[in-house]
Amino acid sequence: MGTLIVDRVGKTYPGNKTGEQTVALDGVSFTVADNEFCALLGHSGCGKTTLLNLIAGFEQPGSGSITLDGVPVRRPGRERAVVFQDYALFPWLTVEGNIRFGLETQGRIAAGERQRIVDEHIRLVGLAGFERHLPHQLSGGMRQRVAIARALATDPQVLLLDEPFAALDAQNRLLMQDELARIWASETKTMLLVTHSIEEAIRLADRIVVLSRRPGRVRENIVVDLPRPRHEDSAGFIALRRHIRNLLNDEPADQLAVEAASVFPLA
Ligand SMILES: Nc1ncnc2c1ncn2[C@@H]1O[C@H](COP(=O)(O)OP(=O)(O)OP(=O)(O)O)[C@@H](O)[C@H]1O
Repeated sequence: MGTLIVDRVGKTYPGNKTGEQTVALDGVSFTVADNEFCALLGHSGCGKTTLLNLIAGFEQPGSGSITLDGVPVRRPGRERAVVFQDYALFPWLTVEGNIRFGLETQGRIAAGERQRIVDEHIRLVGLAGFERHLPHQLSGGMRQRVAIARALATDPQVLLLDEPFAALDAQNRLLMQDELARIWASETKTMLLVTHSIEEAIRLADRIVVLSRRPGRVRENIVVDLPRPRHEDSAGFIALRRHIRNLLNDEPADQLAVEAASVFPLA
């Protein structure tokens, strides 16, 4: 099981000595069904990572609640695994060692079974033959495969992915999106992907939650019923991309101007 309910979640960060508070999220509600692939989409700074951190249990919401199968999320837990943009691999551990690490922290799996799980996940992400490689001997896409395998090896109910392919070049990004689609189909996990790529969201997700600019609010909760695999030149893909672009561009520009002015203040 892995039904995630985000209910009227708000998050405000306190200001520093001179600055104002930052209202990152305001009244965000949506549900991700068991085994559903949901993408969280929005402009930079709209609160996507904040929301993912709350769901991961790294931080607490200021208001509202988050539950997984009815149980409130209050802290990190093994039923929710996170894949970060920068891979977060241990540089001194091999591919095998990195994947095994998460399992070792669980402590209750016999050594033989642990090795079987590691081998299975190395195969799942297409890294057979690279077991003894260290992270610096791998490409960015391969490192992200290790991070995905490490997260899945602990058999979480929900996989949370924070812009996992942002550091990859366009071609590798497409390749890894196909890989993730394949893995999701074979593993049937609930997945929540943070992205600012409209195309990535449409290619992968059953549901796209589009957030407004800060403070992040749900602009639209879109069910994507296009057949898979999804091709960018299909009429349905093009129409949905146009719709989401309009949604994102339709937002008041004054907020953008305020943000720009804070970064590039006028003399
Ligand atoms: N720990 C923090 N303390 C103070 N402000 C924060 C903190 N974390 C995030 N923020 C602010 O909250 C807002 C939302 O940030 P967040 O990183 O969630 O956005 P995002 O949509 O993930 O952006 P990006 O796509 O650029 O990664 C931003 O204005 C950010 O500066």
